[in-house]
Amino acid sequence: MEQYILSLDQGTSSSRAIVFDRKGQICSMAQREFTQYFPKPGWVEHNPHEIWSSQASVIAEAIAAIDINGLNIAGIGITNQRETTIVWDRETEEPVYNAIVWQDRRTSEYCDSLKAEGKTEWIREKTGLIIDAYFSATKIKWILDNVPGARERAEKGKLMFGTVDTWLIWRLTRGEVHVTDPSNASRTMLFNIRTLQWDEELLKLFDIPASMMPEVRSSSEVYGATKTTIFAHKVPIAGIAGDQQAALFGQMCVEPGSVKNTYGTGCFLLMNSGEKPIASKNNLLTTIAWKIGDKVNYALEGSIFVGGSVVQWLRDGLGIIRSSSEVEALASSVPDTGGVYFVPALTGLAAPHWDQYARGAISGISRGTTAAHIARAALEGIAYQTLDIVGAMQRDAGVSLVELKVDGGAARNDLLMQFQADLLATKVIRPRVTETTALGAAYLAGLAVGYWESVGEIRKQWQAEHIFEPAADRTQIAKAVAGWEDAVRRVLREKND
Ligand SMILES: Nc1ncnc2c1ncn2[C@@H]1O[C@H](COP(=O)(O)OP(=O)(O)O)[C@@H](O)[C@H]1O
Ligand SMILES: O=P(O)(O)OC[C@H](O)CO
Repeated sequence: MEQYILSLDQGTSSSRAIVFDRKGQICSMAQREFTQYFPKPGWVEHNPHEIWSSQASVIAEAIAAIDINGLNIAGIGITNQRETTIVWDRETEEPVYNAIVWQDRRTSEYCDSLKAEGKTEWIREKTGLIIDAYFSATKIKWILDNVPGARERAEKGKLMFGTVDTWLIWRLTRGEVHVTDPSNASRTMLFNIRTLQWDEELLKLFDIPASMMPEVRSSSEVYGATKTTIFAHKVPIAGIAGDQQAALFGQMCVEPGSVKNTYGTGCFLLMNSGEKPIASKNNLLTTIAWKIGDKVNYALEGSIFVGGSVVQWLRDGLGIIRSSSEVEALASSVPDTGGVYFVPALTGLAAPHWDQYARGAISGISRGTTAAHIARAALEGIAYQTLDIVGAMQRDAGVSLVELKVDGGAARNDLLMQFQADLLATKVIRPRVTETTALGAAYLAGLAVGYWESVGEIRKQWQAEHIFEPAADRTQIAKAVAGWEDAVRRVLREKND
């Protein structure tokens, strides 16, 4: 009987299920968007039941599409939007509040107070993270402090916490398995990336009972078997990784120094830093890439909050395109931006500035400016932000970028990819399989159940689809970059106040 690996990719805007074969090729795929809730400015929530039901329905669709069942699935890999926080009742399985999404800024002021108390270096040393509302810890605290009765129930051991991986596995196993992996744990601001345990001092600081926390297992092992009715047979759940780390694995960036950038809703550039964490001096995050067996692999990460979502804003906010894919033709209809810069700080600026209160700006507008110039400046803004991250990473790691592997929805945009190569003066390489996030989780699961023997075996599967070579004049690029730096300076609130 033919065997496959099923990968579940639970992203910020959609849930995907992809069936891979032994060659790492996509055999079937189903995707479903779900509702985004914005109850107040800066707040972003998802309904945990909808996360589960959208995921469950795409699983059923993907396996039905190629007429297979649970017996054909050797293992399931899970990858997910990271940091997003769910708290639920141990007995009833009912979430006590909506999922608070990574983009949610409601705890910004509390984060300011932690910085004012001088906690920045202490937290960075333990977790590799910079104090920001982005991470799970302040979101869990907010739920316990604001949902009536939640803190009392948590203290009695009645509530559980999970990032989205943990929630999906809890649902898939019908409440039997409460686990996560170090790549997800390292995004909570509660996990000590050196001792590889939940940190008691951090749990105390954020007032979070240890009984809520999932067990942290490796990224590639059998955690349990499915008990849902989606599969008539039990299927082992065998791999977990946060989506950006899964993409690093799916791109086969397994050697120290290898780098990928994922252009999705946000952009996340990760460099494999091997078995030792590199402490960033340039405001990048130190994070865990994965743990396989007892070996932990670390990464340096530059997180950009607004990437492809600036294109969604051109569509939904400005109405100058009807679909994201139209942006390329519009931007290509002009030879350059005509001096326009678009700093897409729509939800603050993350690395390397970490300014929670910065907001977006379009500058350099003249009488001749058209929608096409703005569209082109929006795409270029994504690439300039990536340039800033690469600069910080090169200074941290003391090495120059040799090539950049890319993936994610906006990496389909050739104009953006060519501009990225021109800006970085380095090759930008797009792989044949661009669903690298799902592929990474499939690989982690497949390695655990012996579907693939070794990393060496799967490495051979990676193939380039297109290589963008840098071609632009360096003097012109230097001038353009100086203009970008000036535009960024104008939106930084902390420096302007
Ligand atoms: N041709 C394109 N050019 C630029 N951006 C695009 C293009 N196609 C899709 N996008 C953007 O890519 C994002 C979706 O990418 P995806 O990797 O599916 O994201 P996520 O995993 O965050 O849900 C959207 O923000 C969309 O606007
Ligand atoms: O859902 P994505 O692909 O936008 O990824 C979100 C990141 O994991 C947030 O840290």
